Amino acid sequence: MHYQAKQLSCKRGRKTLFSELSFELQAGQLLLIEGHNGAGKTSLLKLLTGLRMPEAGEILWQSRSIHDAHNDFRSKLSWLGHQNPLKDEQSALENLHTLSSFRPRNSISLTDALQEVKLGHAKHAQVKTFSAGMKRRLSLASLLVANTQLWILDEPQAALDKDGVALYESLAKQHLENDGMIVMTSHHPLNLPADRVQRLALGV
Ligand SMILES: Nc1ncnc2c1ncn2[C@@H]1O[C@H](COP(=O)(O)OP(=O)(O)OP(=O)(O)O)[C@@H](O)[C@H]1O
Repeated sequence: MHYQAKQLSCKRGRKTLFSELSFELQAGQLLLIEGHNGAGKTSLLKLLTGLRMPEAGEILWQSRSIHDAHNDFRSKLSWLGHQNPLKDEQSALENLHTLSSFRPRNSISLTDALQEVKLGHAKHAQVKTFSAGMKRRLSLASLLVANTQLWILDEPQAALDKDGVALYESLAKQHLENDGMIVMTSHHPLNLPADRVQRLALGV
């Protein structure tokens, strides 16, 4: 597996956020994007998911442009933005069922995925009764049920308590050990084996 960005440029309004940005990621590796508020981390992730087009440069999945290989690329991708992709009026289980219907499934059951993120006790509760950290845990459960190689995650640790952060790190470690790839942003320390992590600093 191979995921690559070549010479990317991104503008928002009249401001150039970054230019000539390149990286290459192999199976089992994580790209950690760091930078101050407003540096362009979320904007970069949106380019990398294909949600926005770069001003210049290209993004390749298995040596093909993600825009040419759109269907193949989308089926390999789990994208988690700043906002949790959840419906307040639905239960945890119903939300997970909806989220899992968009992507190839892993063999883990929805109930077991909720247990993994320590939400087994709340599986029938409506999401509107959840704390911010519980919503983030539920979003993380959607990564477990999807059989996707590439996770692109905008601040996955946001709102998580200490145990939640450790839980996220263990999910990420497992995914990398299974030859998955992760691109993520963070304002927090990340406790993962250094040989699996590439760092990319924006706005320096
Ligand atoms: N729709 C928009 N139109 C114009 N400028 C925008 C728009 N969205 C974001 N920007 C600007 O682009 C810049 C980068 O925003 P972005 O959300 O990518 O930063 P970030 O590094 O993810 O920040 P944070 O750490 O606060 O999440 C900011 O200066 C922001 O004001």
